[in-house]
Amino acid sequence: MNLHLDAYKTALAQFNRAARYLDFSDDLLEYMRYPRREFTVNFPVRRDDGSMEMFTGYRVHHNTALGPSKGGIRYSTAVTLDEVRALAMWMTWKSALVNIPYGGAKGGVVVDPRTLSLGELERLTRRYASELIPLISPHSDIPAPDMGTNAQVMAWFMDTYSMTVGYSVPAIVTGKPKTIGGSEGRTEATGRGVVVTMTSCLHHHGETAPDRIDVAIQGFGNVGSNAAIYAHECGYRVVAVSDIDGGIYNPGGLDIPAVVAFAKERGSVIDFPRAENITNEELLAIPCDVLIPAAMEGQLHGDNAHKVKARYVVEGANGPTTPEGDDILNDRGIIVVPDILANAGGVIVSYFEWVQDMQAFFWDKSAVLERLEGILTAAYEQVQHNAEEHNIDLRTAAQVTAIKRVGEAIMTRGFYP
Ligand SMILES: NC(=O)C1=CN([C@@H]2O[C@H](COP(=O)(O)OP(=O)(O)OC[C@H]3O[C@@H](n4cnc5c(N)ncnc54)[C@H](OP(=O)(O)O)[C@@H]3O)[C@@H](O)[C@H]2O)C=CC1
Ligand SMILES: O=C(O)CCC(=O)C(=O)O
Repeated sequence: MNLHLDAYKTALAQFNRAARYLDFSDDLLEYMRYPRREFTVNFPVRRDDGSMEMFTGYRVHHNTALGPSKGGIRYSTAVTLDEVRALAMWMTWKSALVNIPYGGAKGGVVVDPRTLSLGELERLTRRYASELIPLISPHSDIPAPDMGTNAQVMAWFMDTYSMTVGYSVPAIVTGKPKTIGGSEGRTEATGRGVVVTMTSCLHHHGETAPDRIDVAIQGFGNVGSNAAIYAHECGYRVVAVSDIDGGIYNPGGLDIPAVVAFAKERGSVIDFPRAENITNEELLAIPCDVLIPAAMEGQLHGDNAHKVKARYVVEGANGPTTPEGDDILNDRGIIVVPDILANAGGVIVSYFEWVQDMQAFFWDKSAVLERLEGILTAAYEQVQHNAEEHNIDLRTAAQVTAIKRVGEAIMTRGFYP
């Protein structure tokens, strides 16, 4: 299975499912299936040993009817144009769903960042940023971190853009360090938002005692580790977590602050004391109440969705469930809280960061977190209401809501011929 070619197929299949519930013309629907712009760059980077290596990067704008395009930048050897297309399309729906004035974009470079020294990572980032200059600005396209990138990468990005235009432009990226215009709460926003939407969903089903809920999380990067930390703080029992090398399981609950410290020191959660080592495939099938896939696309599919024991799947990653996986989970009565809702906390706080940068007026952390929770809780309730009204699953309900907003904006602006 080619997960990355499949990511775009997954995005289109989800769109086609939602389209059945929309009263839009075939022409308008066809327009929304396509990315607006696709940009490919090939650029050289000097390695520490003096040699030169060529790298390929992408930036795709899916739709900009609601505002400037917004979306993260991924560094991974698995990056392809098709994957970036899918991720950009999901960004369009995500921002529309939570009512923030953005279109959708995504970028990526084909590289394993773990194979680069800090200096090489900086040179690669600065060169990629400068190659994107024709496409980005605080008014047209605003990058942010995604898999394999972080606040430091965003700082180099912001500095490269600022040096090019000749003055500081903090609003060119979000997810920056706070010392240069980053927002309170952005680092933990996505993981925290996953737990907020999980809680909304559990409460909707009358499950209000966190200590009776066992949670398993695939991926222990920005999203997975922050989801684990906040779930633990809220009193949920996190029984399993994993990274690329595999996972750990303790049915009595993991001491998450200790796992975070262990992973920081050792570079992996594997071999954490007081837990059993498991594989990523075993983690997806672990006995638990909530499964949070927070690593990458295509993890729950036609060959393993029947093994899931969780009663809820809350998607921290983008596109972790294929349409075949969705069908199996839906048939089995497993509730899936979709990515464009569950992981929208990141782009919501990115929006707050951009607003703060544009106004040069900064908010305290409690204001950020309160507004984040307010938006996510309202979005969950709206999606749940639409799902019940039309007797459809939460993913289709979320996509219908989002696509409707984008389609209406396209029609209202009148640039649809
Ligand atoms: N960062 C953000 O704000 C947002 C991210 N997302 C999505 O969340 C997901 C994770 O992103 P993020 O946390 O930022 O990325 P990170 O790079 O910070 O972390 C990714 C995590 O997934 C693990 N991983 C990578 N590949 C695999 C694999 N094949 N199987 C199991 N685990 C794997 C990594 O392991 P290791 O540490 O060993 O490399 C790491 O623990 C992505 O789908 C991203 O698009 C969605 C919304 C916002
Ligand atoms: O914070 C952002 O602007 C985008 C985050 C992102 O890439 C995502 O939600 O998938």
